[in-house]
Amino acid sequence: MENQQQHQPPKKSRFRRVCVFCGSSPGKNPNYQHAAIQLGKQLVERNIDLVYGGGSIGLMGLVSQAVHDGGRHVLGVIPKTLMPREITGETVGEVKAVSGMHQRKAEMARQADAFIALPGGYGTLEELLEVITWAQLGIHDKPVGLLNVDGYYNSLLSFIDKAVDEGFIAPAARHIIVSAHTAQELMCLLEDYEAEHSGVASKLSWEMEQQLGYTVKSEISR
Ligand SMILES: C/C(=C\CNc1ncnc2c1ncn2[C@@H]1O[C@H](COP(=O)(O)O)[C@@H](O)[C@H]1O)CO
Repeated sequence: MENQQQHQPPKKSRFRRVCVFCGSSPGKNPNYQHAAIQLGKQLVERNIDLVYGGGSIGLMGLVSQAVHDGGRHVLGVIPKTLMPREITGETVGEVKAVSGMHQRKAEMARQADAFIALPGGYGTLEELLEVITWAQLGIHDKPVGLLNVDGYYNSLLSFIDKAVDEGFIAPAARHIIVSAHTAQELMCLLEDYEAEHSGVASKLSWEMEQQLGYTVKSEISR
């Protein structure tokens, strides 16, 4: 059975590279670690490369190792300040050094065709909410998936539903987040996802914001 699965042709995907946000810690529930490995294997099975925050710590290390072991390309984007191995550990595959946390998020977003969040803490939430906000504004129309392992994100999803009920999030923008309990189910949903929201900012203004961000940074540092 194992061998039969190994010889199955890879599933075709619309994505070339997916960005994964996830805990720099492994979490207490072993199912979080299992899900990180399963997600890595799903990417491999679909011939998808990975971009992530770099390093080998926590769930970040597990998903990147699984993708690397499966023979797909792994790109870790690391701010120079987090480069020392004692902070983030060894990165498998390619490492891209950037000047800061903002540049890291912009670079990960630029490199990816879709985003997936596994369980994580503040860093993961911040990255997830930013790409959702960018989707809401129409800065990108890349799918955003939430791997809701053992209901880890139930309270976040309830909060978002409340924000819709209370008139702070448009019902159309609620559909930006695609959630599922398993990596396989999530990948299937993301493959079928079509952006429904109507953005207010164009991709052109996003490119300009990117350029402005770098210009402002270099002027500040002078
Ligand atoms: C502060 C801690 C560890 C710092 N090490 C990190 N190394 C690489 N990437 C990181 C690190 N911390 C945050 N990130 C990014 O945010 C996400 C993980 O953050 P979380 O708070 O653990 O959810 C991840 O996607 C990275 O891009 C000690 O924890």
